[in-house]
Amino acid sequence: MPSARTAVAEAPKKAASDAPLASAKDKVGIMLLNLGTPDGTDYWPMWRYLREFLSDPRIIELNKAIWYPILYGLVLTTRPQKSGANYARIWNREKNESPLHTFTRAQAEKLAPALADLPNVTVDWAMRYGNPSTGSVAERLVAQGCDRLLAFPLYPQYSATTTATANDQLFRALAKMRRAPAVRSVPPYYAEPVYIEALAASIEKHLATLDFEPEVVITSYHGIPKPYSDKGDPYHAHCLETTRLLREKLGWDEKKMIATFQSRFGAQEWLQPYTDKTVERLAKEGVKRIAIVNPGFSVDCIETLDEIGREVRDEFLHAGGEKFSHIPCLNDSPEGMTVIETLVRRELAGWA
Ligand SMILES: C=CC1=C(C)c2cc3[nH]c(cc4nc(cc5[nH]c(cc1n2)c(C)c5CCC(=O)O)C(CCC(=O)O)=C4C)c(C)c3C=C
Ligand SMILES: [Fe+2]
Ligand SMILES: [Fe+2]
Repeated sequence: MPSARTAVAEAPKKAASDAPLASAKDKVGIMLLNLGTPDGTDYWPMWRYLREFLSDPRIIELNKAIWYPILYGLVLTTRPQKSGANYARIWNREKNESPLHTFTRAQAEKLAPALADLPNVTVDWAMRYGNPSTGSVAERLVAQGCDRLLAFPLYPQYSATTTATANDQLFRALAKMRRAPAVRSVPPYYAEPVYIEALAASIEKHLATLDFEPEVVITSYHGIPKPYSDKGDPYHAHCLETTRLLREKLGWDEKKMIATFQSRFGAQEWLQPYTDKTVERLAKEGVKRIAIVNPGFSVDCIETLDEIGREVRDEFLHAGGEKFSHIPCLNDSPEGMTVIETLVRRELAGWA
C-alpha cells in the first residue's frame, strides 16, 4: 500500500517532466452497429447467418432443449433456400453484397468526413450477426489506440431483440480484453426531433415525386412476439410514439397515418395490427392508394425492399388496391446522415 510519503515523493516527479502518469491516448472509436446480413444467397451462407441469428437467446427466448431440435431439424433445413431466393431478388450484384451491408458501410463512410473537425475520432461499422463482426471491429479499433468506444445501435426504437443484443455482443468482445476501452452507447432515438424531422422531410420529398396522393400512409415496423412486449420490452410504445410525433409533424390525422407491424416469424402472436392484413383490409374497404414507410429500419434491407416493396405491394394490388409506393429508409441520405451525426456529436460530449 503506498504511504502518504510515497505519494508526496511522486508528486514533484510528474510536475518536473509534465508527462502523463499513464499513456492516455484519448482516441475515440465510433461503431455503427447494425443487425447483420448473409454473406451470400446460397444455402451455406444463408444457413450460417440464420443459425447465428436464431441461436441468439434475445431473439428466441425458448429453452434450448426445445428450440434447437426445431432450429436444426426444421428451420435450418428449409429457410436458407426460401430466404436465399428472397435475398437474391434484392442483392447488390455490383458489390456482391446485401443492401443492408451497402447502406451501413455508406453511412460510416459519410460519417467519417462529417466528423473531420474531431481529430481524435475514428469511425467504423459492424454487425451483430455475420460480417464484419462486432468483435473483430472492436479489436481493430482498440489496436488502433482507441481507449473509448461509442457504440451506435442503429435502432431508433429500443428492443431487447435488437439494441440490447448489439450491446451484449460488444461487451462479449471486451470481456476477452485485458485492457478494455471505456464504452458509451447511443440511447434509442425514437422521439428525437432530429429523427422525426428527417423522417417527415423524407416522406414529403418522396410523396412529391409520385403521380398520386396516398389516402393512407402506413408506418410499418418490424414486429416482435407479443409475449416479449407483455413482459416489458418497451418497443411497442416506442413505435407508437414515433408515429404519433410524425403525424403531428406532418399535420396528418389518425386516418391518414397508421402504425402496423411486419415480418412475423413462427407461430406465436406478434405485435398487431399486422401490415399484410391491414393492407388487405384497406383495399377491401375501398382504399385505392397507399404508401408505406419503415421508420424502424435505419437502412433498406430484405424486410423493406422485398417484404414491403414486393410481397405487401402484391397483396394490396391483388386485394383491389390501385397505387402503391414504398418510401425508402433514411439510409445514407442527407437527412439520414444528419440524424446520425447529430446524435453522435451529442453523445461524444466531453470525449472529443
Ligand atoms: C423471432 C425472430 C425475430 C425477431 C424477434 C426479430 C426482431 C427484429 N428484427 C429487426 C430487424 C431486422 N430483421 C431482419 C431479418 C430477419 N429477422 C428475422 C427474425 C426476427 N427478427 C429473420 C429470421 C430475418 C432474416 C430474414 C428472413 O429469413 O426472413 C432484418 C434484415 C436483414 C437483412 O439482411 O436485410 C432486419 C433489419 C428488428 C428491428 C427487430 C425487432 C424490433
Ligand atoms: Fe428481424
Ligand atoms: Fe420478412
